[in-house]
Amino acid sequence: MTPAVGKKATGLIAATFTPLTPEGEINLAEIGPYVDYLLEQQGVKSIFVNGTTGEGMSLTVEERKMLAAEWCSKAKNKLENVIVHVGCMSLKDSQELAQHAGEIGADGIAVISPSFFKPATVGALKMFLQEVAAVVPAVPFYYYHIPAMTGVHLRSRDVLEGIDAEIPSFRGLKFSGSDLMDFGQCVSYSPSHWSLLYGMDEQLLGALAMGANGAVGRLVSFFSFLTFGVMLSPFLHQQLSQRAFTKQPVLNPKEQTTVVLNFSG
Ligand SMILES: CC(=O)N[C@@H]([C@@H](O)[C@H](O)[C@H](O)CO)[C@@H](O)CC(=O)C(=O)O
Repeated sequence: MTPAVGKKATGLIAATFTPLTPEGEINLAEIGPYVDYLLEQQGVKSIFVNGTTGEGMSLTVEERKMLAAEWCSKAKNKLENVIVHVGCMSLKDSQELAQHAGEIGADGIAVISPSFFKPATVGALKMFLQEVAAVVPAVPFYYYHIPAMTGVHLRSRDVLEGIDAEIPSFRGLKFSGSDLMDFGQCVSYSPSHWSLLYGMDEQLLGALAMGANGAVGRLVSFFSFLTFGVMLSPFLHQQLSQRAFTKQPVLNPKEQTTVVLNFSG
């Protein structure tokens, strides 16, 4: 069973922090108020948990499960999308977290590339992603590209090539890289039911112009209405000239680019 097409993650998505007690333990009591704060004071309806901002990679598998369960429970009937990051160095840990995310009703899972033993090829990376996704085929799956943290600089456009056949639950990309040419080529390649989410707040405007469907970021928790909302609104509500957007893809075929042709600048 593959996930239903339709519940597309768009707009503002807060990459949540992980509340801790002064002793360094997970502080689950803060999560309910955090959800209400995002909804009521920031107008945020979707969250991305246990990612970079949430320091998921520094938490134990058990801590990540506790957090994911609490976020899902407190967000139920309030938020539209809870995407749980389940990437780990260990495939088995990622699969365990993916399984758990499915059990607690997460709206999606996201996975980064392993980063100590790095995949040398797109094929190797996709094999890892595929094995995690296969555990929960009914849960929407997102690839999380964050090369500055993983050190894995494989182009996302290459990762997307044919991925819907390999991962039928594939529903999009969380792109936290600075290469807007790669991002634009991903947008051009993607079917309309995928979400192209951009994660570097510093160049969000560029990504929106390239066709991003939403912003996932740490700063979404603080600046939603007055900053992110104002930026996203004209793009997502089609208040800009749509004609311009039909033209950039014409210039995007990856076979034509200087990167592929090996021109140096
Ligand atoms: C490395 C990092 O933390 N990047 C942030 C950005 O929102 C980042 O904080 C922002 O661009 C300011 O530098 C997000 O991409 C992270 C994110 O979405 C996550 O927590 O998974």
